[in-house]
Amino acid sequence: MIAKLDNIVKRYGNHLALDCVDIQISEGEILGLLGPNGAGKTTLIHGMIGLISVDSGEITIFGKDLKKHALEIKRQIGLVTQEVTIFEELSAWDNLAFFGGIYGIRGDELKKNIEETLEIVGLTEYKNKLPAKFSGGMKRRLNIACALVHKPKFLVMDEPTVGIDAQSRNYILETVRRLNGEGTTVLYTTHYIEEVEAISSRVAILDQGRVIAQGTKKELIQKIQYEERITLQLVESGEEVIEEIQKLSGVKEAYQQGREVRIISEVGAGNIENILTISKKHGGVQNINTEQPTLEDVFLTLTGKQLRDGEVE
Ligand SMILES: Nc1ncnc2c1ncn2[C@@H]1O[C@H](COP(=O)(O)OP(=O)(O)OP(=O)(O)O)[C@@H](O)[C@H]1O
Repeated sequence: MIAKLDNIVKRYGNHLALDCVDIQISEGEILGLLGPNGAGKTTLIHGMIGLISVDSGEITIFGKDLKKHALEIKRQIGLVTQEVTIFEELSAWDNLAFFGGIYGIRGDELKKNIEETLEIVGLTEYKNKLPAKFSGGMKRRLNIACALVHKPKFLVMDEPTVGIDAQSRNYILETVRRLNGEGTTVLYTTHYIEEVEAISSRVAILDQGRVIAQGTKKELIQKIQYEERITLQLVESGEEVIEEIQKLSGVKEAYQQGREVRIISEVGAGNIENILTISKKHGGVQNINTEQPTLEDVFLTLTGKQLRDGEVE
């Protein structure tokens, strides 16, 4: 286990920013922490790595109590901050030398780490350039590099793609995947559902300071999947088929829409096979489709709100 948070509570005055949060992160995974603006993601991250104190609860990182082993733990963590925290007046190389130096890395080891890190984020050819001239995406990549130069085994990323173009975003996601493939455990916070879908091995959904669900994408979907939506295209007219389908146990609705028959059925009722059997009796099926819920549906079902680009509707 890389990180284990038990019952974490954090208040800012009267505002309950973290409300009894339990989170586990296993070695080798990418945990996607998904939540809208103000959900408490940054507070959770900063509490987890000891940048702010929490009011109560237990935080164990690398199997050790954070309070007792803070320095030793922090040495092995990389934090990619939400705000870009690079020095614009220092070259990319000097930025990395500065951050590597903070972790006590010197000499040949520092040089080797800087070279490898520049390569990982695709900035080798810009190593002597000042970030003031960089695009937003390049600054974000250098910001990530600063958190990687000491080779942390646990990388914590706080919304690392905010405000950048799609190409840079993809590059960053690809970099996270690659680092994870090489053994780095990652906590990736975002309010973009598609990012979580793209890279996470597990997802935790945070809303108003509470973890409302945690698991693999499949597990989260199973939590909300009480019904399945089936769409049929029949060879012949659908009236008799619909009448028979409506009589099947577990079918909630069956109706014609345009050239399609739409069916809503309870999960586990085994109705796909029954529907195919009925359709075959009446001329056969051209096409059958079942719709799977998405993480967006999970968020909507669990919070009653839609999450789009960080805005809650
Ligand atoms: N230092 C602070 N003092 C008072 N309130 C704070 C402080 N930091 C955060 N908050 C409040 O706590 C809540 C959680 O904030 P936090 O920044 O952790 O959320 P977030 O999910 O990271 O949001 P965002 O995506 O906007 O960064 C918000 O309501 C915020 O206004």
